[in-house]
Amino acid sequence: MNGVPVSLVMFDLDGTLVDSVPDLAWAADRTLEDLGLPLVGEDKTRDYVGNGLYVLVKRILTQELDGEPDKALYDKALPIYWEYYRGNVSQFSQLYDGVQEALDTLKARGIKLACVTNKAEEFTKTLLAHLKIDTYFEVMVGGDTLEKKKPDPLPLLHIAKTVDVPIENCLMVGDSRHDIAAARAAGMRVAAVPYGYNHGDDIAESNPDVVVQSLAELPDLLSD
Ligand SMILES: O=C(O)COP(=O)(O)O
Ligand SMILES: [Mg+2]
Repeated sequence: MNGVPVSLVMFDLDGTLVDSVPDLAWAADRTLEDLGLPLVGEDKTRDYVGNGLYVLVKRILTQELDGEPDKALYDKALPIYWEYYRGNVSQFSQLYDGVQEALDTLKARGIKLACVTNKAEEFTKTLLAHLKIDTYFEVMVGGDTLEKKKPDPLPLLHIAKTVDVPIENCLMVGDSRHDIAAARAAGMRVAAVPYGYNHGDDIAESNPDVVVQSLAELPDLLSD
């Protein structure tokens, strides 16, 4: 990629490493059921993921991307959602094909790996541990770890500084326009996967440096 060697890869989590929507949608439907509201299901939830849990709860309550629910309803729903998801972060969630081999190959090559997600830190830690990939990452930054989350560049800049790798040697890998925007704002190269969650839009429209069909393609791309 562009000739400059990559020594740190930052991976987005939901929709890039892990298909987490079945659990997010399950928690959403249990919450809506408790509140006597219409269920949302996996297809709609898939389009709503990307801006962290607080925004997700607003979207599932209103079933709109820019929806703003009644404050009392939101305040009631948030802790209910939180508890359902806390107990069921990885009952259905799975690594996408190619993820395990990409992580193994990159790690064996001595490339440093990090995880940068808008998912709350508590759930991220549980999910990574349950899927047995937590030990691959030097650093993990969740949606509530710092003052700002993606599309702000802060989490990416924080990781590069913590691992002590210049921005030009970093690569962001994600599934959503928020990953691309964060990488661009950080001055970083970015690879995208087309199979994740991008509010229903084609990720190529956000102009990543490259789109890979599977993360299994990534190691070869970095050795070019
Ligand atoms: O939790 C979200 O909304 C999205 O999480 P991600 O940043 O790992 O895709
Ligand atoms: Mg994602």
